[in-house]
Amino acid sequence: MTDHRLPRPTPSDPEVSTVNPTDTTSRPGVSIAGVGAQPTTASQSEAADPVMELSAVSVYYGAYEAVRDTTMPIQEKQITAMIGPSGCGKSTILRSLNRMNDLIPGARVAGSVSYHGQDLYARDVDPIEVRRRIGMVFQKPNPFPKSIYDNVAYGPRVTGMKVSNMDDLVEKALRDAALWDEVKDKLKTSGLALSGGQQQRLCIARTIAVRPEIILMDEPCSALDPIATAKIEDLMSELSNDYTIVIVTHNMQQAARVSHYTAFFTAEVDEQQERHGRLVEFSQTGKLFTNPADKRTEDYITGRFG
Ligand SMILES: Nc1ncnc2c1ncn2[C@@H]1O[C@H](COP(=O)(O)OP(=O)(O)OP(=O)(O)O)[C@@H](O)[C@H]1O
Repeated sequence: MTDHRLPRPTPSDPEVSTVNPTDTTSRPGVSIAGVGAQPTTASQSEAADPVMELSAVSVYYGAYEAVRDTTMPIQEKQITAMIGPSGCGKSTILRSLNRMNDLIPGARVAGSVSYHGQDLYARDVDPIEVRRRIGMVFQKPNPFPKSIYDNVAYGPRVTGMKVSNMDDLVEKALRDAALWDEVKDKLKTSGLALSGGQQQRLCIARTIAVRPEIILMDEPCSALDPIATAKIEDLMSELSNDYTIVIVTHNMQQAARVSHYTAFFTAEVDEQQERHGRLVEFSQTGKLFTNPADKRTEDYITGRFG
């Protein structure tokens, strides 16, 4: 069985002081030996276990509480969509899943985010290793100004992954991202010379290349045309055989088409007229779209607000 635990420094490591599993303060830059958690081969039926769990997660930017009290699971090898009106905190919650918020000055995560039962924000967890296990694809395709080959090889090289044959790794990542056939004869061409949809699939290949277990996608199709969008949606479904995917989307049809679970967020206004994102409802996608439990969800999916 694959060991999914994020490696911890050993007690004999001189850099290690005491380990307090309940401490949720972040300590960027603590180095841990990288042991890759490979996608397992468990069948979809075995896969209905949460690989991550958010429990009472609130995210602050300085004193401002952007999202309040979010509790939800992320099911293994399933696609979870986050939907809701602008500013309700979808991207903020997404970033809390791989500690990308650590990179925003003043951002703070309260509550608990666990990965295979381990606190992602514990002092001894290296955020760099977290982001390798839990990769991210952004709204705007952002290939490096490098060749297609080097875009994919970049992650394995900088993370010091042991790779017996880099050509094979690059080919596999490009195949898995459904891009190989389109680029196999021009691997030395700049990634920036590709179309927007191809660039986004290159970014997915770059993410896959470091063998993550979870892929976070923040509106990955919003800059793409309908044909390129359909290709990415097909790719997501294909990837969910091997990876857990969490996607933020403004497009309800997209959430309904591709996801297994959906989380609907909204923004509430408090007495001080301040807006705070709130998770309203989390359930299987079919249920949320056909038989929502909350009136606010129903109003949103039927277009009555948002
Ligand atoms: N870096 C930041 N600094 C301060 N406030 C921020 C920052 N990022 C987001 N916010 C605020 O947090 C709240 C939630 O923003 P977030 O981007 O997570 O919402 P969203 O639902 O993803 O929105 P959208 O659908 O428009 O992308 C908003 O009020 C936003 O202004």
